[in-house]
Amino acid sequence: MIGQIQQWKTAMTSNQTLTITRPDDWHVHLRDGDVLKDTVRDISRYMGRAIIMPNLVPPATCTETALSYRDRIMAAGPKAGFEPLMVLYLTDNTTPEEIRKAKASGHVFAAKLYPAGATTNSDSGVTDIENVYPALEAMQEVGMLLLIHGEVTDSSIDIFDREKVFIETKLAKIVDTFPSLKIVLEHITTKDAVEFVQSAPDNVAATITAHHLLYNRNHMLAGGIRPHYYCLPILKRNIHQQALIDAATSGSKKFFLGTDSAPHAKDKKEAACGCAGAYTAHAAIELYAEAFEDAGALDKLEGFASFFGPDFYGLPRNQDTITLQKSAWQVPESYPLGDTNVVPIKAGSTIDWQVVE
Ligand SMILES: NC(=O)N[C@@H](CC(=O)O)C(=O)O
Ligand SMILES: [Zn+2]
Ligand SMILES: [Zn+2]
Repeated sequence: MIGQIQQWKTAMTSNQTLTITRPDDWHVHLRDGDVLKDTVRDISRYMGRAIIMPNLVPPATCTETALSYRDRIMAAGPKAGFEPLMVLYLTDNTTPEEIRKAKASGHVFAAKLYPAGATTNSDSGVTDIENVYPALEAMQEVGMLLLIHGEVTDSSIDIFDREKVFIETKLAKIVDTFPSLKIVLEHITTKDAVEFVQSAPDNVAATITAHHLLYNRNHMLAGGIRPHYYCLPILKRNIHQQALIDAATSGSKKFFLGTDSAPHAKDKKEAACGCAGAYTAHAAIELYAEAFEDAGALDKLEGFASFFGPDFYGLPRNQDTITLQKSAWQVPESYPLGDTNVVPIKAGSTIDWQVVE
C-alpha cells in the first residue's frame, strides 16, 4: 500500500516545477582565504542574502574584522545581487560601544553567541552568559538580533542532551531577561527546541537545516559510522527529526531556512577525530524541497525559505523568483574547496530537484 502511494506520488510529481520567491540562507559558513571562491559561488547561485557566520580563525569579533571579511566575500565574485549579511562574534569582552558601532555600519545584522568550546572555532566564545549582558542590552536597544548556538559545554552532559539542557538552564533566562531582544535559536535539532520556540513570545524564532530534516542519528551511526553526517548539534533520534519536519512544514513564521552549510576538507572529516559540519550549499534549496515533498508539504516551502526569515529580521522579502524542477541529478563525490576538497551531503547519490534558470 505504501509502495503504491509512493509510486502514485512519484508519477504525479515527475516533470513538476515549483516557482518560489528567491530564498535566503539565514545561517551559513563561508570560511576565508582561498576557499571563498568556492563557497561564495555556491551560496550565491540562487540565494538572495545569507547570514555569514563569524567563526573564523581568528573570529570576526569587531566591526572592522566583520567589514573586511565582507569585502573579501564580495571580492570572491558572488553572483550579481547577492548580499552577505555580517555577524559579530560575541566574546566575554564585547562592549556595548562595539555593538552600536557594528549596527551603525549598516552591514552587521546580528551578533552570535557561541558558548566557549561548544562547536567548531568557538574557543573565543562566551564563558558565562552574564558576561555579555551589557552587549545584549545594547543589542536590544539598537535592534540587533542575537543568534545562538544552543548547547551547553559541560562535559558531564550527554552530547545528545546538550541542546535541551541549554534551553532549560540558559536560554529561558536570556529570553526572560531581554523581552524585546530578537533571538534566533540556530540549527535546532530537538522536539524540546521546537516546543520552546513555539511557546516563546514572537521575538524568539529558530532556523532549521536541511540535513536535520532529512536525517536522524541512524543515518550517521547504523551499519557503519559516516563522518559526513557529523555536525553540531549532533543528529538526534527520529522523534526529534519528525518534530523538526512538523515545525518546518507547519507554516509557522517562527521557523525558517538556515542551512548551516559548514565545509571541512575531506581529510579533516575522514579522520580519527573528525571535524563537525556538513556541506549542503551545493544543493540547499533542492535538499529542502526533498524534505518538504516527503512530508507532502511543498506548498509550505516558500514561506519557510523566502518569507519568514526576512520578516523576522525586519528586512524586505526578495522580489524575484527561482524555479525548481523535479528532475534527478547525481551529486559528485566531492567538490573543490580551495586547494583541498569537500564531500557534500548526498555525495555520489541523487537529488530529485534542481534549480533551473
Ligand atoms: N555545525 C557544525 O557542526 N559546524 C559549524 C559550527 C556550528 O555552526 O556550530 C562549523 O563552523 O563547522
Ligand atoms: Zn552552531
Ligand atoms: Zn553553523
